[in-house]
Amino acid sequence: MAPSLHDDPIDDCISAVEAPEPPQPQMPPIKVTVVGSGNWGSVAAKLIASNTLKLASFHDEVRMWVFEETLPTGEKLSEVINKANENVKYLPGIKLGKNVVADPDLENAVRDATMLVFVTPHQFMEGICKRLVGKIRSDAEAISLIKGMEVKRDGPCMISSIISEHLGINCCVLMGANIANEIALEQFSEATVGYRKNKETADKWVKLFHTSYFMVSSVQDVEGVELCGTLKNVVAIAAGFVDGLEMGNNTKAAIIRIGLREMKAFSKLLFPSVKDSTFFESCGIADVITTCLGGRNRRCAEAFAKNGGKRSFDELEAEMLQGQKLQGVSTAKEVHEVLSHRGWLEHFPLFSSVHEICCGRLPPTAIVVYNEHTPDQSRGGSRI
Ligand SMILES: NC(=O)c1ccc[n+]([C@@H]2O[C@H](COP(=O)([O-])OP(=O)(O)OC[C@H]3O[C@@H](n4cnc5c(N)ncnc54)[C@H](O)[C@@H]3O)[C@@H](O)[C@H]2O)c1
Ligand SMILES: O=P(O)(O)OC[C@H](O)CO
Repeated sequence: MAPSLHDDPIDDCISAVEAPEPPQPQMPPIKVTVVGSGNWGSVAAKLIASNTLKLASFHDEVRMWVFEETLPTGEKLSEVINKANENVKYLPGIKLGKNVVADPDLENAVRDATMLVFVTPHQFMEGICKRLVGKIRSDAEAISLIKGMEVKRDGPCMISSIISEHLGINCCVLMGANIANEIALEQFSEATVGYRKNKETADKWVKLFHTSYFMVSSVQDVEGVELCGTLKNVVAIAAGFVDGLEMGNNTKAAIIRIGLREMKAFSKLLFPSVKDSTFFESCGIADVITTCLGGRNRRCAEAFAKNGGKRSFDELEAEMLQGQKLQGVSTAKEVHEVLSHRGWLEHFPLFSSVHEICCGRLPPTAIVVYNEHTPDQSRGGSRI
């Protein structure tokens, strides 16, 4: 049993219970499908599959939809996953559990599921949702593990809302300090489920994900949790620039602090219901820290700054991530669109300069601007 690191008595989180559940003979076992099979998608399937074997209320088998591709060997990725019980491209060296079944047919993968776990890079979700209209069970529930958002003509749209609106189902979110490769090795970490109204549904998701090394709690704040997961990727890009420029730990800590402050301000401006306490959950401060230390966004941004911005993020992503996808660069663009449309740019200098640097309008050094006379410095102005 992992130590309880979650000891705040006044917030509305719950700690998941690991005790075996009582038998529930009347109900047919719940079928779970994971929509996505990248780096985190594969780890999510592994976590879930270890629990469905133990919990009587769930069907053992976990379907995992695979965006099919042909490997250099000429074999289909989904076939190799089913043969080797391993996602050789996106999570090599890790057994997923024999009850994980890779399925390249999206419709078939979701047909019988009443719990749908969405975990693809965010730019693909709207297309996937459109394909799923009318193809899922009407009593299905969803959860999004996707860190990102879309910007529409009417304003920003969170991925959980895209899922809910297209499919007409409730959608919770799960975010946290969760570098997939570390969880794949069963190193202890925490995560936060965000739910809207129904705590019973949140409890079901907690039960599905929680293991001795993956400690899940829940908060009634979907937007807060999802915006934390989304916006921290922009802060990670800033931290990568600082690393690429070899500016040191104090500067990186300043970026983390300023970034967290802009995350909170942006979230509350968009959704006044967002709770301060959410920023102290795993989805908040903990995710900002881990992503600024060890994430893919940080790594690619470091390389970008080291090259003086001369190699594009697309080029670096393709070379360094081998098919995995960055979310921070497009999120910075989406956030910038919201800020400029609403006239908020000057209040979010870190977010806006990340975008300007990513698209080459500013040099990487612009991530810190020294200004002795910044009037609101004592209140935490975002320029250093
Ligand atoms: N990897 C992590 O450590 C991690 C941790 C927590 C959250 N997340 C978040 O989870 C989400 C998914 O990340 P990931 O790491 O599983 O993916 P990934 O970065 O490994 O992306 C690769 C996946 O995208 C798929 N893909 C490529 N083109 C596609 C298309 N046209 N349509 C549909 N799918 C396509 C690939 O088949 C592969 O499954 C992201 O929002 C990410 O921010 C990732
Ligand atoms: O590798 P990144 O930068 O996509 O971040 C991974 C996770 O979101 C960290 O929680």
